[in-house]
Parts: sequence; structure tokens; C-alpha cells
Amino acid sequence: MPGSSSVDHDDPLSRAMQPPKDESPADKAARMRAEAEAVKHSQLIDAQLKAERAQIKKENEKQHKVLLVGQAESGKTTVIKNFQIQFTPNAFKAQQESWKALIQLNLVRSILVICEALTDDPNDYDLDIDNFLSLDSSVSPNYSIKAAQDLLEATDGQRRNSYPHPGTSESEISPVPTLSTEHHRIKMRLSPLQHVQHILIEHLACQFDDPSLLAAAHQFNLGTQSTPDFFIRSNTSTKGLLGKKNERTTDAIEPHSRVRLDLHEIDSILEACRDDMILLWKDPVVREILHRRDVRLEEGPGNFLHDVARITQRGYMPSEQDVLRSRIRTVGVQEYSFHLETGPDKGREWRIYDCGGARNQRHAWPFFDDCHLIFLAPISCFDQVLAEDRRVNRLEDSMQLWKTVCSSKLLQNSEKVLFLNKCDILQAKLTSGVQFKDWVSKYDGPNTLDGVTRFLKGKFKAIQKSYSPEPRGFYCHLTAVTDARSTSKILTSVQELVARAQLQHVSLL
Ligand SMILES: Nc1nc2c(ncn2[C@@H]2O[C@H](COP(=O)(O)OP(=O)(O)OP(=O)(O)O)[C@@H](O)[C@H]2O)c(=O)[nH]1
Ligand SMILES: [Mg+2]
Repeated sequence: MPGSSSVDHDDPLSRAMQPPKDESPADKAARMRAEAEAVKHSQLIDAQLKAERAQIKKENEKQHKVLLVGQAESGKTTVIKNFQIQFTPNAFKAQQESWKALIQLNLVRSILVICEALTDDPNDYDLDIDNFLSLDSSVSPNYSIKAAQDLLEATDGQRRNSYPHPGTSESEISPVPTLSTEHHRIKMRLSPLQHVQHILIEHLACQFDDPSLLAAAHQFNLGTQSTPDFFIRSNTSTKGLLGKKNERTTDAIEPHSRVRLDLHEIDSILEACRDDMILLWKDPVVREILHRRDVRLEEGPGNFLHDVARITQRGYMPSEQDVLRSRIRTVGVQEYSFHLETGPDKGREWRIYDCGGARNQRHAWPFFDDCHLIFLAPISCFDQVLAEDRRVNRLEDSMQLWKTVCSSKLLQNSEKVLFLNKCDILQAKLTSGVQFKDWVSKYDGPNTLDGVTRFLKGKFKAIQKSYSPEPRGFYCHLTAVTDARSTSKILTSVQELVARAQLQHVSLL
């Protein structure tokens, strides 16, 4: 009965809720009805909240969110390709041929970089590149308008990202070899590749359904000696190559009428240039000049110079390995949704966020409290600097980034899996005689993959231990993510870890 023994007379709220002393039977009945109504309403809200929570729990059980982070060129997008190869192989196979244009573009760009480096006057070469790197419309003669500069960047990752090796200055020892008439002839014969580059960019802009990129392709000055970079934008609603979320079903945008997107024409030009491309890359004078000018194409991204004969063959179809080795820079954050086609988790959705890793991209990294993280540190880059800031060593930058990620409060409950990546390049570099201790003075172990990776693993582990707000497990893999087979095993173990963590997260909801 209202107003009976359960009322606390000292509590003002209870007193206020008391029915009036002179309440009539009709008023009382009305009040009782209103109270019953309120209780019903409140129960309804409770039931709705419960249902919503159950729905979220169900969704979360079905979906795994994973964030890929790491500096530029660390291998994040390559991990996405591995995901697709392993978990949605049918989708990957269906799109395999569409990577051809990007692979051709990667090859053409490498050849154009070589041609650009082949100048008898080193001052010409340096002047060009410095202007180009400044990306300032007032000093760069290579682009007609600013928009093109914003969209297209120099392919200088391979050229300007290394320190001069301590103690040697070969340019002081002997002069750079001079080019013969035949070298100049080869360069001339390869000049149609500028045109090929333009058409391929335009084709890819259509494939990626990005009008701004297409516009940039048109603004690109065909006469330039420099080569533009190519990238995926976060706002690109691409029909794209990797099964991105929010796929549009519209047809690709119309290409500019001035340049026909005739990929057969590309095949013919590449076939015609094949022998000259092979000659150029094999030529010892060319190699010497590249070496002197610190153009390191071999360890750079998207290098297909050893595969010219294969790639320029009629009917060339990219292999899985070619796709993994191809390079396209990510700008912003790309969201991918994979519904697993095989395995015990068949049907489950993996939502993966691929973040652009260059310094000016990192502010946009979407840290969520319910996602897990794969962090890529390319450890072969111990003797290189960031393309975007040549004062910063790439290995130090990776460690700094790892520190930031480990310290994040938002990510304190996320599992973090560290990929010490590009172990294949590291191995080749150490074998070729580059001394790790020349670059990392604290290291006094053997110049072997085992010694160096053990040392680096210890460093990354210590950072995690010191900076994590909560103690976390240290999950570290030595990877070469261009190798699908070894990466597949690692991704399976990541999958298990994430599934376990997800289960715990869901049970806390
Ligand atoms: N040899 C070798 N190449 C690798 C490895 N991982 C990545 N690459 C290559 O390095 C290049 C850059 O890889 P991406 O996956 O595009 O790098 P990213 O981290 O997505 O770079 P951004 O998009 O600029 O942030 C590509 O050409 C890859 O094929 C590796 O372990 N070994
Ligand atoms: Mg990327």
C-alpha cells in the first residue's frame, strides 16, 4: 500500500512521493493506473536496452576488428592482400588480373627513375630532385598546377631514403662513369614509357573510381622526367582491387577522351621496349651510376626490374607473388570487410582498417577500444631515413611509434601483434656485408638475422613492458609478408588470438 510502512520519512524524495492525505478514491485509482503505466514503460525500456545489448554482443561475436598500423612502406596493405589470399581466396582470384596495370606501372616507374638518374651532369640530377621533393609549385617545373602536386608525389622512397654510409664517399674516390651514345639511344627509345605511365595512371584512376586522381592524371605533364607516385585515397569509393567495404556498383568513371585507355596498346609498347629495359637494368655502367647516386631500386617497393621479360610477355597474368610485391601508397584510412570463405570461422566478418603510415597520415589513425592491432615494423630499414623527414632513421621511427601505440589508454585492452617485417630484405642486406652495428651502436652481437632479430625483439618487448598502462602479452612474429605461405601460418595464429580476445571482450559486455 502506498504511504505505508516502507516510507522513509526522513527522505525528502520519499516524502514528496507520498499521496496527498486527503486523496479521494477516484484520484487514488487514477494515480495507481498512472504508476502501473510508468512501471510498464520502464520495463519496456529495460527490455529494449537488453535487446540492443544482446544485438551488439551478437554483432561483436560475429565481427573482428583489426587495425593495421606502422610507418609508410612497412607492409600494411600487403597484409591486407594476404588476408584476402588466405580468407577470401575466391574474391582474390576473381580480381587477380586487375592488378596487372599496377604492376606494369610499378615497372615503368622504376625504368623512368633509372632514365632520370642517367644524366652526365650530376648537378642536373640533384637540382631536379630537390625541386621535385620540395613540392612547391613555384620551384617545380614538372607539374602544371598545384592540384597535381598534391596528388602526385615523387617516387623517392628508393632514392633519397638512405644515409650516406659512414666512412665512405666513393664519389670522392673516382668520377661517376660517363654515358655512351648507346645509353642515350636506349633512353630515347624508352621515352614512350612516359606515355604508358600516363595511360596506366588514368586506367587505374578509373579502376579506383577516383575523379580527383583522374584529374591529376590529366594535369600530369607528359614531358616531365620525374615520375609520380600513385595511391589509394581514404575517400575513394573504389571498385578497387581488395574488396573494400562500401563498394559501389556503378560503372567506372569515363576516361578522358584525349587518351584512350587501350591496354592492348600498353602491352605492345611494353613488348617493344622489353629488350631496352633489360639492357638498361643489366648494364654495369647504369648500375654504377645508380649506386653512386644512391638510387636503391632493388630493395625499394614495387620492384619488378628482374621480371621484365615475364611481365612484358603477351598474355601476362600476375601471380600471387606479383600482387604481393606491387606497391600502391595508402592515404587516409581504408576500411575492408572480409567475410571468411573457408575454415571453422566461415562466414565471420573481419573488418580491417588499413592506415596510411606516412607522418602526415598518422593523426587520422582510428583507435577504438574494441579493436585489435597488427603493428608492422620494417626492420630491414635500419640504415634508411623516412622519405618525409630525412633527419629521422626509420628503425627509430618504428620504435617511437610502437611506444605511442603501447602507451595509448584507448588501446590498453587491445591485443597488439608485432610483425618485425621485411626479414627477407634484412637477411639479404646482412649477407651482402652491411653491418648492423655500424648503424645501431648499442649492438655488439653477430651480423646475422638471428642475432639482429633477437636484439630487436628484446627492444620492442622492453618498450611494451615499460609503456603499457596494463600488462599485456607480447606477441611478436618475424615476417616477410610478401611470402604468402609463411604469412598464412602467422595470420592463422593472429586469428586465434583475436578470436580469444574477442570472446573475453564480449563476455565483459
Ligand atoms: N621484400 C619484401 N617486400 C615487402 C615486405 N613487406 C612489404 N613489402 C613491399 O613493400 C612495399 C610497401 O608495402 P605496403 O604494404 O604498400 O606498405 P604500407 O605499410 O601499406 O605503406 P603505406 O600505404 O605508405 O602506409 C610493397 O611493394 C610490398 O610488396 C616484405 O616483408 N619483404
Ligand atoms: Mg598501404
